[in-house]
Order: sequence, then structure tokens, then C-alpha cells
Amino acid sequence: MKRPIVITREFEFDAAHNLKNYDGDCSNLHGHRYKLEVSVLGYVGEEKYLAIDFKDLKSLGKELILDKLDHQYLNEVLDFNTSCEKLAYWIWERLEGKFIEYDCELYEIKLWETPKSYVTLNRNIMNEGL
Ligand SMILES: Nc1nc2c(c(=O)[nH]1)N=C([C@H](O)[C@H](O)COP(=O)(O)OP(=O)(O)OP(=O)(O)O)CN2
Ligand SMILES: [Zn+2]
Repeated sequence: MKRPIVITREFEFDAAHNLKNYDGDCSNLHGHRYKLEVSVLGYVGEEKYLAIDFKDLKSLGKELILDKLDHQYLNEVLDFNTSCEKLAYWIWERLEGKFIEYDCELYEIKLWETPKSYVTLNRNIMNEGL
């Protein structure tokens, strides 16, 4: 019997940015230590005892997200206004479909811009437009 389970890995990266068309101090150059949580939906079975190896989840996150964003000026490496919301969509699109070989799918991401402010994207929101 295949039993569903959600597997999560946390990442952190440092980046600088400034918001465009923003009336306030966030239009000035400043930096964040972003925290990212990536959750995938997988399965455990009689013989399949790892849904996805934590190490594989870590490698994919590093390769697809951190290698592109860590210690970067986001306005230079991304071609959109780098709000937490837009960044979350960009991360979702880079990760989606990358877990098929593990029989897993992207389930949810949370992205903290500051220790107290974060955004969430998940499969329900993406499917239902909720
Ligand atoms: N909905 C969003 N609002 C804001 C975003 C965003 O991405 N989405 N981003 C910013 C700024 O980039 C800023 O860095 C964050 O601002 P703020 O919440 O003021 O951060 P602080 O932690 O420094 O604020 P405190 O009130 O001191 O905790 C702004 N808004
Ligand atoms: Zn900011």
C-alpha cells in the first residue's frame, strides 16, 4: 500500500534587492537573509521506505534555487520586481516537475523575507487559483 507523506527541507540564502515602484524605504538597496521551506508530496510503501532522500531534496534546492540567488543582487539576476510574492512564484516554477523521478510532486513552499513576514504557495492555490 502506498501511503502519502509530505517531506520538507529548509534553506537559507542571503540576497540584496530594492523594490521598484514602491513608496517607502524598501525602494532603497537593502538585504535579507531569506528562509525557504520546500515541501514535496511523496509516498512510502512496503519496500519504498524513503519517499525522497533528504539529501536529494537538499541537492535540488541548492542547484535550482540557492546557486542562482545566494549572495546576489536580485534586481540584476531576476527580470521582475523582486517582492516576496513574485520570488515565490519564480521558485515554484523552477521546482515544479523536478521531483517526478522520485515519484514526488511539489506540494508547498514558504518564503520568509524577514523573520516575521513570509508568503506561502501550495498545490491548492496553484490548482484552484485560491
Ligand atoms: N507584501 C509584501 N510587502 C512588502 C514586501 C514584499 O515582498 N511583499 N517587501 C518589503 C521590503 O522588501 C522590506 O524588506 C520588508 O519590509 P518590512 O516588513 O518593513 O521589514 P522589517 O522586518 O525591517 O520591518 P519591521 O517592521 O522592522 O519588522 C516591504 N513590504
Ligand atoms: Zn526587502
